[in-house]
Amino acid sequence: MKVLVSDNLGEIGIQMFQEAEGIEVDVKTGLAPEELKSIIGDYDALVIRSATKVTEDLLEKGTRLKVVGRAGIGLDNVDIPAASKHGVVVMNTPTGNVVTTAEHAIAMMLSLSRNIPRGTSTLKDGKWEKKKLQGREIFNKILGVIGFGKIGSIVADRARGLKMQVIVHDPFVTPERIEKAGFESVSMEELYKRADYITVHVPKLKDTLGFLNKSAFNQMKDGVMLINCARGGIVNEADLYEAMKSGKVAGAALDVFETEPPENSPLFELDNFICTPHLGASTKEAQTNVAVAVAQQIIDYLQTGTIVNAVNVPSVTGELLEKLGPFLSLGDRMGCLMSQLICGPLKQLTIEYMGDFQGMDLAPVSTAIIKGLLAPMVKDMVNSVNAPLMAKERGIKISETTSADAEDYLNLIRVYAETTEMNTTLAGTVFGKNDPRIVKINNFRLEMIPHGHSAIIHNQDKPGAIGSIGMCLGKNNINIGRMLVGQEDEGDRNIIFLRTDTSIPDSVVEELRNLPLVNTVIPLEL
Ligand SMILES: NC(=O)c1ccc[n+]([C@@H]2O[C@H](COP(=O)([O-])OP(=O)(O)OC[C@H]3O[C@@H](n4cnc5c(N)ncnc54)[C@H](O)[C@@H]3O)[C@@H](O)[C@H]2O)c1
Ligand SMILES: O=C(O)CC[C@@H](O)C(=O)O
Repeated sequence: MKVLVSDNLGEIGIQMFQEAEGIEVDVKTGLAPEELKSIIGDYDALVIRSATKVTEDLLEKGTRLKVVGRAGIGLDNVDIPAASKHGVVVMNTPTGNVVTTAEHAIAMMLSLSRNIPRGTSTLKDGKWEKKKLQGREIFNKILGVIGFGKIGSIVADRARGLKMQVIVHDPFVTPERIEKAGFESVSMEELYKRADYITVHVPKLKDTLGFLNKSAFNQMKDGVMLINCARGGIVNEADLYEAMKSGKVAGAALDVFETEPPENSPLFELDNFICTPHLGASTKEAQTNVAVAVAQQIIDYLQTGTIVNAVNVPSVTGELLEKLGPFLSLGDRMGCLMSQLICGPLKQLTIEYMGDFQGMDLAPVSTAIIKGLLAPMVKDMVNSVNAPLMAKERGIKISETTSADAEDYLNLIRVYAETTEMNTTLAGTVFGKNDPRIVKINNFRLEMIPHGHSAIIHNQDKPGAIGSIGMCLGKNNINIGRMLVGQEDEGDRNIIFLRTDTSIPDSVVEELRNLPLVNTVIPLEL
């Protein structure tokens, strides 16, 4: 088996590969994409950090490739759907660098407050700018932490040690959990209004891309200081520049950029802007942790087939996978659908296995449901190993029951989710050997193939409602592949399930929502 290490990996990881039986390792860093493409066909495994781009093109050339291992967390540089399509397992090492990155955010905050980078550079230039470089204390100041995951929660804890007042915003973590950890849970608006410092620790998602922008800065306290050690693009750099020029933002520290490396950023002109070249995870300790973890995971996979910390396949052995495969896929899709139907932080998830599951270990199916549920919130951070732990960390209570009665089906999985705002139930089954279906959403019976584009619409049960929905989609060139209409048990509302050939763009969703007889539209991507 041949392993290619294409980015800088801690020496200990290379040694582990060299010592592993039946494994050869090559280290070739800094290759141009074309060079990498020309050699990838010789390798069974690829080890990367953030520099190598694992694109569909590269995966196509990697005809022997079985696994890509990321020494670190973020997988923005890996085309995961393409890897799944090519049967390549993608693994990361989700915990090895979290302390180091949290410490970097704290270091950035202190450096900003005390002008340490400018003090260093001016002094080295022969200037003694003591008066100009007066700083500010962080003692008793309010730190707003956006994202209370692995890194955000460590930052909050360290800031508490520095006697700051910490307020936290994370819509996917229950306020009880944040309060139990000793912090105040606040809305985004309140965090903007109250924080003297804001540090962001969320993944880069559709919803978080550019979310610290002009409108966010306008809501912040005058003289706020910002820190981004998460991902480039979460802070809109052009808007940040304007906010710093106007004095609204008194200082900013970025470790990550919209484009890396950034070219001629106007932010570089500003004295109160400090930065590091994506150094969040760059300590000896963190690089040792992630190098050991990724090397061990890849060696285990190549030697025994064991899958750990994979983001695109469940961690189960071959024999079990054969039996449970269709249920794993159904569970993952049910979780993903549930995450799109609920709103508000999730408190309780109840999974009921009904009917013909006798003698099966269903834990991997529950994990697949939880992974499917968390993935839209935390992206590639969740995998089939860490999903239950992640749910626990978010204060989500999980319970499982089994019973013999599966209503009219041979087997039925029912998932019941309770958030702070609503309760939602889904039921799914596997027809034949490998044909997963969602058969119930709340009281609405349907038969939905859990893949592709669809939408759920609540509308008033009046003439013209369905016609207007069809017209709107037709006008926007969206073909309806399937439509099911049901009446709610009580009231005068219909529920419509639509399957479409293409996804429904946001503008068309808005158009549908504005139709006179339409109450709600939930677009779904599975
Ligand atoms: N600078 C670096 O070198 C470096 C190193 C490691 C990780 N990172 C990045 O740090 C970030 C956080 O990593 P982590 O391990 O703590 O992830 P995590 O998954 O443990 O936590 C992310 C948190 O963000 C929350 N979240 C999602 N959307 C949100 C929103 N709209 N508003 C508020 N909260 C939201 C999630 O609920 C979750 O609790 C990631 O972007 C990761 O890629 C950067
Ligand atoms: O490899 C790095 O240095 C960056 C790591 C970090 O961004 C991550 O996502 O783990």
